[in-house]
Amino acid sequence: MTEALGIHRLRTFDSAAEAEAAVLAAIAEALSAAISERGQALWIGAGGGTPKPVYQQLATLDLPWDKVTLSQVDERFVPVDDAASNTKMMAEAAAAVIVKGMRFDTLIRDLSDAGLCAQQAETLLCGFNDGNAPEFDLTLLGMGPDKHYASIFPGHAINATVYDTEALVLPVAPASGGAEPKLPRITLTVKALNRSRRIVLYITGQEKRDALMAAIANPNPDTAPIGAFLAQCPVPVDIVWCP
Ligand SMILES: O=C1O[C@H](COP(=O)(O)O)[C@@H](O)[C@H](O)[C@H]1O
Repeated sequence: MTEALGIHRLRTFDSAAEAEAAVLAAIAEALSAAISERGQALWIGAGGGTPKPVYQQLATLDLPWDKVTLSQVDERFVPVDDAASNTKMMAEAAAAVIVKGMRFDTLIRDLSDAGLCAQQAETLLCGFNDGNAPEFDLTLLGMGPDKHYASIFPGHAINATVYDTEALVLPVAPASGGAEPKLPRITLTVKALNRSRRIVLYITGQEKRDALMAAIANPNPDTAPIGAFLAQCPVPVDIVWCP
């Protein structure tokens, strides 16, 4: 079933296997088109648990993986072998296509200072476009039940600047009082995410669907970051959901 949500669409699947197949098909289409048109493909992916099975199934796609580069939507500011690291999850889950030649670049460039790391990650991403802001052939986005996307959390000071900043990557300070995020993080900004030719938002479970619908109905950046992102996003977002 497909529902229109303004310029965006919500596709509902009965099972995770079907939803993952839909996400994989979107990845294959975006990366193939980029390779045909520009000889290479650049995409960025979410961390967390939801997209892991998608990364694990990338090797089922018949693509020239040596022409593909994957980087990240966001990252926890931890060593890349830490259990909380999105890099660790992605590198392990996508190992079969990394072996086939896909380049995987973590946003973690320097662990001494998150601000410096964000600047270095921005330089890395601009390196894919001759030093200019990159264009992503595909962004695979996720969302938390608290309505956060990338590392842009409700109630966080970053919401006051992340929609207007010219920066492409920002450090995210941990929240106080036990709120999320508990760890310092690095996140792509709205300006960076908007520079995607195609965006897939993959979410699962009734709690996240309800949170998404509430966020779309009241897209306040401070209480419902994903709603604020969708409200301003110039790219039609393909939202894939299963129970
Ligand atoms: O912290 C994060 O959470 C979100 C959602 O993760 P999930 O485990 O609920 O799928 C993820 O999109 C983001 O990249 C990650 O850093």
